[in-house]
Amino acid sequence: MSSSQQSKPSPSPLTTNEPGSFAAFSLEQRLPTILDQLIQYADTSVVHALQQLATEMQTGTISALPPAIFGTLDQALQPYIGRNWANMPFLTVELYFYARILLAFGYTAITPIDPFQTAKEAANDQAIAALASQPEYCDPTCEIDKLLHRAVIGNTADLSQHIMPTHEQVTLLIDESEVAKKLLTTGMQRIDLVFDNAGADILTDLLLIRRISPYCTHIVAHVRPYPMFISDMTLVNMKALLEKLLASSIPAARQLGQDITQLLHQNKLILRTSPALGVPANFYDNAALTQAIFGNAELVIFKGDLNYRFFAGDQRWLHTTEKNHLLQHFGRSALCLRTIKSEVLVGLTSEIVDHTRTLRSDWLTCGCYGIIQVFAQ
Ligand SMILES: O=P(O)(O)OC[C@H]1O[C@](O)(CO)[C@@H](O)[C@@H]1O
Repeated sequence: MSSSQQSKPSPSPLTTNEPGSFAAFSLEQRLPTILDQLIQYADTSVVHALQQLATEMQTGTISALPPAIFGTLDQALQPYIGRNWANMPFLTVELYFYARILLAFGYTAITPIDPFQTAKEAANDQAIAALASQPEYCDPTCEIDKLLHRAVIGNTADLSQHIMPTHEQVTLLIDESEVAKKLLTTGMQRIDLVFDNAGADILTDLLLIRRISPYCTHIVAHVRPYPMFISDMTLVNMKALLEKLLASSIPAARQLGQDITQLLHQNKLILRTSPALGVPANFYDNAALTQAIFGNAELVIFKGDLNYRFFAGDQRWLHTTEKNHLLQHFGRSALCLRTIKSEVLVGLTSEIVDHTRTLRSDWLTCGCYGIIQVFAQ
């Protein structure tokens, strides 16, 4: 990493007041569409609160969240109270949006209502059924690099998307799967994996966890502390998924459920809910937060787009930023498996950026491009 990069200030955050940005598009179109879909099926008691939120998003301002229900999200929001939605950091306003949806449904720490549970369970059912036709990936000896590629394809399963590419449409812009395979099999004490979506996403992650488990002492897998971004897995969703796998009539699904359950019983796999994954934190330059969440893990696998934004900071990086700039305070290696759905991306060559941009102007948000990217200590 050049000395000039060490001294450079962090890039500005993605915000909703950048005309033509994905953040602005999300506020104007994507998030209202998600609200409309919820309003269609919500009980009358909830519809009014959702409609009020829809109006607020367009003409209103940010209001305070109740304390402690969403970790420290209410504190993170403090500086923005009274601001227009169209003048907010992107990640902060998205997390606020989903917290407000949960409040509209009556979510509290005691009544953790998940308005997205039905959608996630349907996605899990569909992905479990699909295992019957994926014997190569369900083979416990499947090549690790094959599972890494499959994991990126699994990440297209994000229900918050305005478009969802088919897996044939995904092209890898960065494929460091060989480097990743060496890293995963060096015999680490602890590897962490931050889960993302239900459906094909989580199943490809469980297949990968089973495959790498013999090479490390512990795997700590993190789920979201509360429902968000429609598809994101919580502990409740994970427990329901494991029960479905164990009860499945599909031998490969049942075997996966048994193997994961055994890893949990042996304490080789630990499931954890991390409050930091529900606030607009970034890990790359917050050593204290990273240490608090990932402890002595030698490697953290960030799955999906949102987790990339948590790792790299929801900032307008030059896409040619030397990637190991993100390791200055991270204190361990990272492996990012993602289909790209937002404008946060580092470590590309200018040739790849220029070429891909000519192929699709929306290359950063269409979900048709993926990365297997290693940030090695
Ligand atoms: O499920 P994933 O891969 O984290 O994608 C979620 C991402 O998609 C978006 O909802 C749209 O780009 C982002 O706001 C969010 O980071």
